[in-house]
Amino acid sequence: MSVLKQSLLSIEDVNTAFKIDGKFYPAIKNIDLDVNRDEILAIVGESGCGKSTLADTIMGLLDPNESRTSGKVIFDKKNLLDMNEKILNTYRGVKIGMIFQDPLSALDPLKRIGDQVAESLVYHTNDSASKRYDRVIYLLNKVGIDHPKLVEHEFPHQLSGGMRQRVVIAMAIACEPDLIIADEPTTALDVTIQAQILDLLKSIQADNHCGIILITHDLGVVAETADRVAVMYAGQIVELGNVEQIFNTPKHPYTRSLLRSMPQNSDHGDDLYVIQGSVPSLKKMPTDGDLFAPRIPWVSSDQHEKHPKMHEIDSGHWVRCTCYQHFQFPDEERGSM
Ligand SMILES: Nc1ncnc2c1ncn2[C@@H]1O[C@H](COP(=O)(O)OP(=O)(O)OP(=O)(O)O)[C@@H](O)[C@H]1O
Repeated sequence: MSVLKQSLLSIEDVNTAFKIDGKFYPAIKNIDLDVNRDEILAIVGESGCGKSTLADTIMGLLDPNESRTSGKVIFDKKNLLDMNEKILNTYRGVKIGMIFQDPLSALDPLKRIGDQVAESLVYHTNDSASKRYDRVIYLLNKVGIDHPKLVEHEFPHQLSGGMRQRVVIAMAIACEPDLIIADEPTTALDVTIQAQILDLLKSIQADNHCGIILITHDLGVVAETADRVAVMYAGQIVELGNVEQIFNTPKHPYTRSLLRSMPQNSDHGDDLYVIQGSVPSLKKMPTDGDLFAPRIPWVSSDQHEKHPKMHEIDSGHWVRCTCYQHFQFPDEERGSM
């Protein structure tokens, strides 16, 4: 059965630049992206590609003295980028929940867990104290915390990292947001706990029919969790598609390089593929052309578009630059793959 996806959030031509030594340098460029209800959209790319900048731009978390943003982020038919702090606060933590990488920094070490989970309910609902308490216990239960009545009385340092992240998730979903932005939610956790937290996010998404933006540098996490994937490189989206398109028929050389450098994809005994070079710093970022070209120097410059655009090559599958049409890894050319 095909389900018509309903757009929750539309990011339209969004650019953000940071002030460094008195000058502004673009960190994300011309981002166009829709996030739908009932989906997990992963944003993936190496460190420094602009994933967190995009999340922070959506949520209005950047210091306006140190950054400059243009474009539109439409949510509930309103542009979040036009809102002042006061109005934005009626969205943050209410209609849009946030989960960050480090649960310790998201939690107040001096406040009991129950009070922290109840905080957004105090601000954003008229619930009585006893109703709030019931809701806190329900939420802790929902995120898989055993003995919630004991845990709500504890402090963050008394919990394991995995439990703390569950608490942060309980806080994020307290007001039943339509959208959750999770920035590297499992990076600080060990592998077994990572899988449990990803399962939890998936079940929350399915139960609450919300949309989730999942930011990660880990393609394994994407494969496990996402419905759609936006691959970011040097502040741009270079490929967008559903999880099958990205994993089964990846096109952009950057996506293919990321996939090839996954440990799971290295042949037994082979060295792991390493992408040459690194993501340029903002000050050293080229202003035009295919920004990934310097890291695939064997591809001649005439194979790249001068001003690379996104091309829809299959329904919902977009790729930047036409260089993908000719791209091969050097060992593929030799026919040894
Ligand atoms: N406040 C800031 N001032 C100046 N430059 C910044 C600021 N925040 C981020 N940057 C730069 O913007 C670029 C994108 O950074 P961002 O943190 O968004 O990338 P990321 O893909 O989320 O990486 P990571 O996974 O390491 O968080 C980087 O070059 C980074 O150094």
